[in-house]
Amino acid sequence: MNFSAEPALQLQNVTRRYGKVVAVNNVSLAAAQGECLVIVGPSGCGKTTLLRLIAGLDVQDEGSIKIQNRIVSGKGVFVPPEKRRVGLVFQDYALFPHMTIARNVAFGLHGRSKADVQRRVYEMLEMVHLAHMADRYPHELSGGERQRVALARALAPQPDILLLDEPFSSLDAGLRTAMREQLQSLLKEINITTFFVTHDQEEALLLGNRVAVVNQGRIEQIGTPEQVFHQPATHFVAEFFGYTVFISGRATADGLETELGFLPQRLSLDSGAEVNILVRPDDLTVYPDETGQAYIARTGFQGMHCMYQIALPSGRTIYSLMPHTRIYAPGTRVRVELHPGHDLVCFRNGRAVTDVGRGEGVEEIENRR
Ligand SMILES: Nc1ncnc2c1ncn2[C@@H]1O[C@H](COP(=O)(O)OP(=O)(O)OP(=O)(O)O)[C@@H](O)[C@H]1O
Repeated sequence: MNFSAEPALQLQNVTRRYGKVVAVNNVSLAAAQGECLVIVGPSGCGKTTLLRLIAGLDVQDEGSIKIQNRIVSGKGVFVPPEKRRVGLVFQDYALFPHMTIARNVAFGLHGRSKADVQRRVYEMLEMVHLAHMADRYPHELSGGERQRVALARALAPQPDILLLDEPFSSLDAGLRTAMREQLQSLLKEINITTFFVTHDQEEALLLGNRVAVVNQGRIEQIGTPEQVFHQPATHFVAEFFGYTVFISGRATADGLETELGFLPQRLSLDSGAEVNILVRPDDLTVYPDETGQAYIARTGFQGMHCMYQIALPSGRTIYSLMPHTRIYAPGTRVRVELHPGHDLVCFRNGRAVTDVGRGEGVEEIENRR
C-alpha cells in the first residue's frame, strides 16, 4: 500500500438519486494504491450503486470520480466502463456458459497476439489454481471454482482497480471462508487496489485494510477494521458490528455506575452525566447463581461457543459469549459480571464521547497483513 502517492481511486462529493431515493449521498473517499477498501452496510444503503458508479455502469448526479488521478466521471467527462481499466466480479459470477474456462478468462484480452493471450490465460488460471480445468465449461465447475474463474477473468487485463460486489455471498459458509483466505493472499501478492462491497461485517473486518461503514447513502465512518470495531463513532457503527447492546451509566469522579456494577473507567464529564455504554458479548461473564436477579432467556449453542441471551431485572436483554464447556439451560438464574479488560465506548446523543474509545487494554496492531 502506498498512502503517500496520489490515491488510486478518489470520489469527491458523489451523489446519486433515483427519484426521491438518495442512494449515494455526498460521498467522498479515497483508496491508496494497493489498498483493499471494504464498503459495508445493511441492505439498500447504497453499496452496489457506489460500485456501479465507479465501474461506469451508472452515472452520478453530482460529484466526480478519479481513477489513477484521471477523471473518469464528472465535470463534463464520462469514460465508458471498458476504458476505465477496472475489473469486475459479481456475486453470480456472470461467466459465459457457452465458453470454456480458458475462453472466459481470455474474453477481455484485446489487441494481443494469440500466444500472448494463451500465456496470460494460463498465468491467471495458475494463479487461481485452475489451470487443469482450462477446457471445462462453467457448468462443470463448483461455485467456488466459478468464482475463482471470475476473479481470473477480471484480473487478466491487468486492471488498475478491482471491484468486487458480494463475491462470496452465494457460497456456503465453509467455502466462503476458504475463498476469503485465498483472496486475501492473492490481493497481497498482486498488490492491486480493491473496492470490495459486502453486507457481512466479519468479511469486512477480515479483508479490509480500511472499512467504510455506509448508512442510507452516507459514510458513517471510515477507518481500519480495528478502529471501526473498537472506536465506533456513532451508535449505528457500534450496532452494526454484532450483538451490541447499550446499558445506561452515570459518570462519577472514580468511574461509571451501571446496572451491571461499577466500572473503574473515568470520563472527562461532570459527575452525574448520563451515558450509554457499548457492551459486547465478550465483555461480560455469567455465573449460575440461585440468588441472581438475571436469568438465561435463550441458550444459543454454536459449537465452539455458546451465545447466551440474558434478561436483566431492568427488562433489558444482553448477550454473553461463553466457552462451549459452560452450557446452562434457559431459565437458569445467573449473576452477570462486567470485566471487559479494556475501556468501554460511551455515547451521548448517539455519538461517542471522544476521550474514550480504543481505551486502556486494547493493543495497537501494526502490519496486520
Ligand atoms: N435503478 C434503480 N432505480 C431506483 N432505485 C434504485 C435503483 N438502484 C438502486 N435503487 C435504490 O437505491 C438504494 C440503494 O440501492 P443499492 O442497490 O445500492 O443498495 P445495496 O446497499 O447495494 O443493497 P443490497 O445489499 O441489498 O444489495 C435502494 O433504496 C434501492 O432501492
